Amino acid sequence: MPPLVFAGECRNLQARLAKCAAGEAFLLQGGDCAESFSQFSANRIRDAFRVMLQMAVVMMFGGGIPVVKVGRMAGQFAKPRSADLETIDGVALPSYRGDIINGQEFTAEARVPDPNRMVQAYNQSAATLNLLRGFATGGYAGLKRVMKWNLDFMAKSDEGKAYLDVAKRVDEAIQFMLACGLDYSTAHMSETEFYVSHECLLLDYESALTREDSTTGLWYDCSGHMVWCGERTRQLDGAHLEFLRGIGNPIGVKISDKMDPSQLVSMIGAFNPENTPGRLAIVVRMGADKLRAKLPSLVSAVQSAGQTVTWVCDPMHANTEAVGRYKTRRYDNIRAEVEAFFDVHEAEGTVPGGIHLEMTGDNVTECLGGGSSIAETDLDSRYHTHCDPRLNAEQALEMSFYVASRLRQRKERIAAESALDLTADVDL
Ligand SMILES: O=C[C@H](O)[C@H](O)COP(=O)(O)O
Ligand SMILES: C=C(OP(=O)(O)O)C(=O)O
Ligand SMILES: [Mn+2]
Repeated sequence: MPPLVFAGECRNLQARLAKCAAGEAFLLQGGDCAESFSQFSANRIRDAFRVMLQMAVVMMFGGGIPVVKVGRMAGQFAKPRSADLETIDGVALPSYRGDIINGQEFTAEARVPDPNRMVQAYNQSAATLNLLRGFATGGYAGLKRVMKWNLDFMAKSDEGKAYLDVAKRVDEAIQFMLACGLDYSTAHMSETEFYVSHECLLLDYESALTREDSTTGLWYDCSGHMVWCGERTRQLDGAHLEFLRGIGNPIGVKISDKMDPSQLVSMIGAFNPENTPGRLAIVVRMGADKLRAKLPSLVSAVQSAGQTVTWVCDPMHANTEAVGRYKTRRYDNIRAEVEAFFDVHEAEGTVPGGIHLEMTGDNVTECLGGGSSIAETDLDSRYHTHCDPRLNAEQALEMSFYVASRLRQRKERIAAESALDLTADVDL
């Protein structure tokens, strides 16, 4: 099968991620926990894309820096599980491992791994990426349409209204720039860059799509622009690290509070021996309290070792809890982890480079709280995820307003510090 992405695109993303590492851009990575065959539709892809555009506008306008958009899309099918078996009413079956491996239905037949699923996942990824490319470059994502991206069901919500306020201001700024002679036909105004990523878990699939790039002679995993190593498969002597260190794509590694500073430094050295900026994102997922306790020593060890990484916050995976038969997450805990992430980087003088969210453009009821106050009794109504609970469009947009406020604070603090430096010069 042909590759899904081209190596040059992976290098462009790596350059963008290097900007995120330096604090000159910010990564927004988001999408389903698990893409599925049954929920595959053009409208769902459009709505996920659209809410990411909205979030990016909020963060760019509020935070004043470019936002690099990377979907957990077009390949996010394989799931690592905590337990090999799932037991319901005394019946134990092999766990669901994502649509690329077996089926979610609780039957013995569905849970048998089927390699043909890899072909279906490839085809769905190709179709998804094709549509995303169309949206990104065909006019849909042009900034003139900023007012039109609000999702219908959001029109009456607080977040939807807050978005429209921002969008109006962006629109006014564009009208002003057009009056000044800005050329709307440039790619900056009429197109956007959108990349795709997924967890590099199923090595049979990933290696089948790994090809030698004829222009550089390097190997690229052409199943997506960026791939990451999960918390459960990041052993220094493991197959996943061995595979990932051989490919040229930008990569991520998830780390929980189990990671210690010297192990992190060795791992970064193994993944990125040349210390190339943008090559490696460290995706931190430990929960607000543990993050406040553990991240400072991790960040300072990496600093002392002179290693450049893009620090990314995944506020989802350490905040999962069970409510009845549902896995859920509380918006307040998610937000608290993002807050802790920004606070620690501020205290350490390091760069918060991005955020990694499980989210959807749909109006689901999977995570609790947020402005729309999803309650435990609401979980039953629209709980559609195949694996972990996602922020719905409104909760995701709400999070982007919080991130924007922190990016703005950071920018203002840096500007104030350099103004002080200037004053010091004048005094001299
Ligand atoms: O998304 C990721 C993992 O598959 C998930 O968090 C693990 O969930 P589990 O503990 O239900 O296996
Ligand atoms: C499994 C995931 O994350 P982690 O490896 O951090 O648990 C995930 O991102 O869906
Ligand atoms: Mn997940």
